Amino acid sequence: MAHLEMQNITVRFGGLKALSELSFDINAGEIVGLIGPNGAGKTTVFNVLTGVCRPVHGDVRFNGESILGRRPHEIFSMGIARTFQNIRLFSKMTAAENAMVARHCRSRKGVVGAIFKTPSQRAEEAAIMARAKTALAFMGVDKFADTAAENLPYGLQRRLEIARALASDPKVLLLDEPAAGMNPSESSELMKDIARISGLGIDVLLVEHDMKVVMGVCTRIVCVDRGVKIAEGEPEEIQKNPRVIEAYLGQPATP
Ligand SMILES: Nc1ncnc2c1ncn2[C@@H]1O[C@H](COP(=O)(O)OP(=O)(O)OP(=O)(O)O)[C@@H](O)[C@H]1O
Repeated sequence: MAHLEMQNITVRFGGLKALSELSFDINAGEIVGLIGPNGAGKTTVFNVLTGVCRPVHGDVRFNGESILGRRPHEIFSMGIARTFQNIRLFSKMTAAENAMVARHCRSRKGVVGAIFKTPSQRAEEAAIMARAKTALAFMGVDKFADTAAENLPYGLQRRLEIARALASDPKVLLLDEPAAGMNPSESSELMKDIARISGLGIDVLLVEHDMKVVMGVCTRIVCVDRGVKIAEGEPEEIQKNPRVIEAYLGQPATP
């Protein structure tokens, strides 16, 4: 059974069909790339999968269960985490605090425990801190644990965003243009990181304009154009698919 399924999803913004009957799956152990020209609907797919955007038609299933209509925080708690095209860290908070916020979604203590700091509350805080630090270490930003996010260089902020998502122990990680603004050595590190994340047993959906990253790390690629799936397959097939080339170049692949 597919881990995460988009089934015939249609999203409208007024007169515009941002997604049109779009279907694709993410199976356990996969790194799926979602590509397409600007405005193709890639971010809208993320917004549907995370409960931010409600489709007018279709279903989203996670482990066989429909998650349509669930609130974003519920979906996050179920194990679907994301990063954003434009970094969305809590800029004044430290790297560790940013990662701890994500981990709090798994907190079992209620308001009373939080106010009175019961021993079990303190123990849970320590566990949250420990998990946050492990996630920071995994992404190589643990030595900046006490640095405010806004004081980190851009490339490290991107890594911290991924660390924060990982701290929630996701089953599926949605990465929205993680290589944007990275230099070639940072993006090549990122490719290794994505493979390591997959090695943790986390399925990955990657939206990325840097084709070297997409082709280098994805096991399967879905290409959308104007909200419609135009191709799906392994990187080698996608690279030579005429419809994909046409969508990117805006002209037929053959003269
Ligand atoms: N909230 C919204 N209201 C109206 N139109 C929207 C909204 N969000 C997206 N759109 C439109 O839906 C279409 C798909 O947008 P989306 O951001 O999903 O594309 P994208 O593939 O992520 O593009 P990019 O690569 O430029 O980030 C675009 O035409 C966009 O202008």
